[in-house]
Amino acid sequence: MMQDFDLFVIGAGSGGVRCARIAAQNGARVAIAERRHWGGTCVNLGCVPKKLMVYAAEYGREIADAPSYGWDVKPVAHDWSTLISAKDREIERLNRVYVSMLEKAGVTLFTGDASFVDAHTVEIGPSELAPDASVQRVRAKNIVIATGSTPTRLNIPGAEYAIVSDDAFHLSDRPERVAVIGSGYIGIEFAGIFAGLGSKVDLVFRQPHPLRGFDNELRAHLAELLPLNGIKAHPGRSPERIEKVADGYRLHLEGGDVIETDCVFMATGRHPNLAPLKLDNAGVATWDGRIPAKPDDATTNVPGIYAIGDVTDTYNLTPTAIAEGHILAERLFGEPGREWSFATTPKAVFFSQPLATVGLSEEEAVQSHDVDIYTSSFTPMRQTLSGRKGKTLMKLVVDAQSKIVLGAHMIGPDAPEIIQGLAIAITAKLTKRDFDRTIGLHPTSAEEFVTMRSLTRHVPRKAG
Ligand SMILES: Cc1cc2nc3c(=O)[nH]c(=O)nc-3n(C[C@H](O)[C@H](O)[C@H](O)COP(=O)(O)OP(=O)(O)OC[C@H]3O[C@@H](n4cnc5c(N)ncnc54)[C@H](O)[C@@H]3O)c2cc1C
Ligand SMILES: NC(=O)c1ccc[n+]([C@@H]2O[C@H](COP(=O)([O-])OP(=O)(O)OC[C@H]3O[C@@H](n4cnc5c(N)ncnc54)[C@H](O)[C@@H]3O)[C@@H](O)[C@H]2O)c1
Repeated sequence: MMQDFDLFVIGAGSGGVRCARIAAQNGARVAIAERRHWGGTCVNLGCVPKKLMVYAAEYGREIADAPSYGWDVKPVAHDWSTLISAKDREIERLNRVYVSMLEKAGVTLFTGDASFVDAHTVEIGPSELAPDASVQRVRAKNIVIATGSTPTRLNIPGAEYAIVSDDAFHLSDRPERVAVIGSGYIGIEFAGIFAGLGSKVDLVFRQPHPLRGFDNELRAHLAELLPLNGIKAHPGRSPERIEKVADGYRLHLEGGDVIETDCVFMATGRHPNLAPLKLDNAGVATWDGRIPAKPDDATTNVPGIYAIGDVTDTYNLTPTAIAEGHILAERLFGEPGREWSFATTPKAVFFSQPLATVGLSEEEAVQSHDVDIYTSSFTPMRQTLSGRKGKTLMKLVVDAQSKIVLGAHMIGPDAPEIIQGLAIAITAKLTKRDFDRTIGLHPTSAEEFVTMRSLTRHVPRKAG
């Protein structure tokens, strides 16, 4: 007899695990299938191992600066394999935590590749995590597609020589020279990691400034920090082909320049995992390579089938995937308990210096508001004795009429930690007056956000 569930979740990543757990805790009979790694991208090939590697890079800078504070530091070297094996042990521990969390919640676990037989039947077959698994079929009243996304490789000659972020976590040695293509989140974060650990890094991107979509002033400031971190930027350039040569690779750029390197790293976006799902068998519609479902609704065109997280290609962040899973599980099996503010989702890029942002950029805000801009740029106190270069930039975007703070942006040490706090203020629609009447915490960088009193500029709403 085929097993029958109230909810079947395909994909045990950030969104799927939360959805399964909350549904089970609300009394539903829940199963989940995972084909590759319990905990999904964030835990195995994303946020967590990335952040551990960012820490590794930051230690190098701290050791370099320590003598200015009196430390007698002997010459030090970084051992890549120690870092990778320590990171792998931590990821294995987290894998087990995810499995036990699901089991404790009473969720039935299937290891394998799941696909649709029809709108209420799923088949689970062998996968890389369970190559010898026999094929099983289960039925479910509700099915959630939480299959995440996968790195996109550019279709250029020699693309097969490039690595993507999945590979970067398991390189046997740290390449001495790395050429990163793309200056989105992953390009910037890994350029910082490799440069911080001692590699010579080239960063190739099509725009004049990195991190398209972020506040332009922040992007310009980040562009200034790249060379200070030992990263050679190639703005306004596109890759043409990759050539293998005796001592590495040549990355040919359109227009003629060539970068000699040991490793070409494509950080050129991600696309939803749809291929093996056999969505046609269930009649689930896709659009532009994704399943179009709203974050606070998750419905697809087929009743009883839902999509959450990266597979919808909306926010593509872990906390939003978790929120989407939680909202859906509560809606289907519990009491919809709380409101969620997707519009004020904070974002961070863990470069050194890290940058973080919440709410509207100046360019977004002037589409609908007259805005007042407050900025502050300064050398953080930690860098005074060391003389390390690279200023912190903080920025508030304020609605000139209501004085509501529409956006807060920062690049500098601890920016993600600081902006997470400010995200509450922005979500609560607090005004510049509320910021001004808040007493600072001294001496911190964060206090600048409540002491920016002089208007930097007024920008009228964009006509049309
Ligand atoms: C290098 C990197 C760094 C990142 N850093 C951050 C960060 O610092 N902060 C942040 O918020 N976000 C970060 N992200 C993004 C974050 O990891 C994703 O947004 C998040 O993991 C999405 O969760 P999800 O549940 O939608 O999908 P995933 O976590 O990708 O989970 C989907 C799961 O489904 C499984 N699966 C797919 N198809 C099937 C199938 N047919 N059958 C069974 N299982 C299947 C996959 O194996 C996977 O485990 C990063 C991503 C990357 C790549
Ligand atoms: N700190 C974080 O929260 C974090 C970290 C890493 C990843 N992520 C998530 O993962 C997603 C994927 O990250 P990503 O950096 O791969 O994607 P991205 O969309 O942020 O950046 C992709 C980059 O590739 C470039 N690119 C795309 N097509 C190209 C082409 N044909 N030629 C040259 N360049 C090209 C883009 O211009 C851009 O610079 C992010 O959007 C984000 O949602 C989040």
